Amino acid sequence: MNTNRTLASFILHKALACYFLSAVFVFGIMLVFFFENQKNIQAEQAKIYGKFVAEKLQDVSTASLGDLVAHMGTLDAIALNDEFNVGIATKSTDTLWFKTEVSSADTPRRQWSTSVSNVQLGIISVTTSAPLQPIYDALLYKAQSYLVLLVVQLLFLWALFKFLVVRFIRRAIQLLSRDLEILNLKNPTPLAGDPILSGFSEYRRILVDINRVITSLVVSRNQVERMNEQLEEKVREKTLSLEEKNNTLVQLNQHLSTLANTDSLTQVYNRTRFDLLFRENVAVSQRRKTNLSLLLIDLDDFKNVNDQYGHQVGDQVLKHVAQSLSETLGDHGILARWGGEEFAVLLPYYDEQRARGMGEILRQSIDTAYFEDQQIHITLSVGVARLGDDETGNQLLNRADMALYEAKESGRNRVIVAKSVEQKQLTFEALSNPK
Ligand SMILES: Nc1nc2c(ncn2[C@@H]2O[C@H](COP(=O)(O)OP(=O)(O)OP(=O)(O)O)[C@@H](O)[C@H]2O)c(=O)[nH]1
Repeated sequence: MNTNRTLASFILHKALACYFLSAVFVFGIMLVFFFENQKNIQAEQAKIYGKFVAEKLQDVSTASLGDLVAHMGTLDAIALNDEFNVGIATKSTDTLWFKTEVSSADTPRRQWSTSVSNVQLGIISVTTSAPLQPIYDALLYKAQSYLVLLVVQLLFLWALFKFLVVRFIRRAIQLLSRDLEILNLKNPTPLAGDPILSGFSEYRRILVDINRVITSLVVSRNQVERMNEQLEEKVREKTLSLEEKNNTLVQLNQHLSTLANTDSLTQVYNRTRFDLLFRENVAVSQRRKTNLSLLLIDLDDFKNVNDQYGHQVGDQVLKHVAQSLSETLGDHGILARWGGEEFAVLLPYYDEQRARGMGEILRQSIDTAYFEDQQIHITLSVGVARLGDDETGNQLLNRADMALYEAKESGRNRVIVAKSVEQKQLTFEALSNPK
């Protein structure tokens, strides 16, 4: 189907074709009537003419055909009127035809004649017939003129139709399509339609249908919006509940992580966490060639506290000592419970000198404090060691432990710095090579 074809031009062509066919049909019928009418008229005239000829021949006394023929020649009226075929016969002769198209011996060619009339007067019989050719000629002329008229009519109708109807239909469709184009799909409102076109039922019906679609569109959109809002509300609720669950999970996770990394009694890092931090710090220090010192702290004669005040009081003392150490240390180092009544402090970027200073500060902070209603006095022994070049974490721990041992051995409540790896080396060499 040709997509450029418009509805208006389609209607125009169909209408003209219908008009053409119906006009041809009506004209055909008219021609038939005309033909029949002409034939009747001619037959009537032929009959009258036959009578006229017969009356003229009535006076002729002779009965021979030859005489009649001779007499016929004298009849001007017959000779002049060549519209009809005239045949004369007596009882004893054949019909003699007075027309060039009909031979004297022939009977009239009925198929080409309208009708044959016979007039019998005495022994003479006059036969007349009218040829159809003039009617056919008139018919042809009529058909040709009518055809020309029809073509002119069609052209005129085409122009008129195009000007009035096609323009009108096109306008109606253009108005509808313009209304639909400017239709706000987000907030569609029913089309008002063209006031003139609204007088036509088809236009009104289309308008009603379109407006029904628009109304259902609005209803559907409202439903979708409502569903969206409900969905969003549900998603919001779900998100909130998920967020709440997530927060709970995060808190639980934090709690678990705290539990996993914190000593339950003293609330400082436990041994597991310290081991990890210790390994990390040793690795960083070795890689960056930076200082790292370790303090091992042991509460002096703690057994006496337990023995004297009971294990529970011992626990409280341990707790308070840890809190006090943590506050004093601040963010200068990492404090952990090493085990039992022992603590470890990791001091990144601290050399022996500064580490000893920090050990001393911590020792004094406990030495000057009294716990459990000012009754219990506690002292600390501290072993200090700095990570030497190419020294492992275990070696550092051993040296710090040895320093702590030395602090205990030499009277407790003191800070002892372990010999550096280099010093130990020198000592070892001196012992191996005595002078
Ligand atoms: N209350 C309590 N006591 C603990 C805890 N862990 C270890 N202890 C006690 O700490 C004491 C350690 O005793 P020792 O190893 O003899 O050392 P000390 O008495 O501190 O003596 P020195 O370390 O030589 O100065 C023991 O009595 C342990 O029961 C604990 O978590 N709570």
